[in-house]
Amino acid sequence: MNKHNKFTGVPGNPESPPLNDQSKNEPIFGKKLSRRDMLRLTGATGLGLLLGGGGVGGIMAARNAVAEPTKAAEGDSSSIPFYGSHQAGILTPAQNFIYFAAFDFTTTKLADVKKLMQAWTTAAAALTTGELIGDVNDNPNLPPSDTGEADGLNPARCTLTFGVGPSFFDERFGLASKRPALLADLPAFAGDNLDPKWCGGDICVQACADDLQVAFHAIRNLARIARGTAVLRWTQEGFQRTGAADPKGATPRNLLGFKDGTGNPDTTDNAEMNKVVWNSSSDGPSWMSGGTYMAVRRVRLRIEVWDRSSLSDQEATFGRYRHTGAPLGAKDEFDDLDLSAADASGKPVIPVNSHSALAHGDGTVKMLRRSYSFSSGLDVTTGQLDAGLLFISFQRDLMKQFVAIQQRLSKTDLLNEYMTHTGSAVFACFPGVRRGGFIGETLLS
Ligand SMILES: C=CC1=C(C)c2cc3[nH]c(cc4nc(cc5[nH]c(cc1n2)c(C)c5CCC(=O)O)C(CCC(=O)O)=C4C)c(C)c3C=C
Ligand SMILES: [Fe+2]
Repeated sequence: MNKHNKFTGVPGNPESPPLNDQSKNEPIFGKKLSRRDMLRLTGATGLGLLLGGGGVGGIMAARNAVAEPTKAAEGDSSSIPFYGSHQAGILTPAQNFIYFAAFDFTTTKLADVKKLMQAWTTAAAALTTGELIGDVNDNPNLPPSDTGEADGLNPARCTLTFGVGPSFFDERFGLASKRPALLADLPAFAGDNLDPKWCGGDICVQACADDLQVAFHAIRNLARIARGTAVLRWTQEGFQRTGAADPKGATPRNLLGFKDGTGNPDTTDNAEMNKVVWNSSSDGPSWMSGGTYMAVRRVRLRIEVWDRSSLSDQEATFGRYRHTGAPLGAKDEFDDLDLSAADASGKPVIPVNSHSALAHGDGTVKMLRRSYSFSSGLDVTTGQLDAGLLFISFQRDLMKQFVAIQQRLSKTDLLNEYMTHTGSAVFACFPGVRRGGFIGETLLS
């Protein structure tokens, strides 16, 4: 698309990199305002603020607030709206790729955090519409504001989803009283083998797109903008089959060869989403109303062991047929799981310790899963692939939903023989961003 978002801002953080032109207080910035620029500024912030407020401060405030994608970009079918009452990337049909990133703040000033969120908002609005970020991309004397690898690419349905972890509410920012009771580190589960290098984080960005380069570009540029305020703590990229390989968009298969996502609740059913995913004001702090809690588990799969087990053992492990994805004893992928069905000898058709049976339970506790496979090279200590599932789920209540199900699974799931949880994190994903507002506004202002 190769459009410049002239007013994308970066934090007014003195330690920020050169793309952070704002810190130099250059006129907007080194350029004369065009009539269109002027209209965009006044449209979003009011001419009074811009002219009456005067000075660079006023313009900078306006600059951060004008994260308006162009109309052309908004109409692009490969662009998912960034603004809305809920964040994108949660109910959005899963894109082909994920680049997940957890960051830690290096600042202890809440004002810096707020500035970063404002700058990330401006950048995210550009990144999800396929625009170059920043307005300094063609000055030969400066490093370009945008790193450039997505120049000319369409937005590829890029979504950026932001959430804060329990550690964000420690003593650093004076926000302890705002920590939702529902946001706490997960308890230890049987069989956990967590490595701190894939755990936790003050804030996460889930970048999903139909092109990995677009998702990578987003995280790279957000990390660059954050310099001096926050640093990357861990990342994980992941994939599903692409739309090109599967134009009909069937349920994707995980690395064990099984359809994964069949039992998800219907994301087009608003009542169901309000029940399963979205927080309401009665759930906790009002700043989380319209938000949701994310559980992330990096699960290594022992694919070499799996590949040596028989098809019937594999199907018993999941309680579903590999080819069709149907529950054992049923025909179609979306047939109900009948956990009471028994064979002639009285044995349950779907083993009680199968993954589906345990995860389903009595069917009253649900979650929205949005997981991706990963393959991260070789484990040199064993010569086996470090591959698995970046499990991601969204739910209204981590304890009642994720923890309740994972506690059941961790004890007796037949799948445990083939997997190890190696990373873990939870995040409170903010409600959606309003036009003219910023990510996390309900918490930070
Ligand atoms: C705590 C929650 C869950 C973890 C962790 C988890 C890991 C995990 N799952 C698969 C593969 C499949 N899971 C399936 C169903 C399923 N899994 C969970 C929860 C967790 N899974 C739920 C709630 C459900 C749905 C149950 C239901 O009500 O039907 C399936 C079957 C097909 C489907 O419904 O998606 C597969 C396959 C892996 C490989 C994995 C860890 C690596
Ligand atoms: Fe599962």
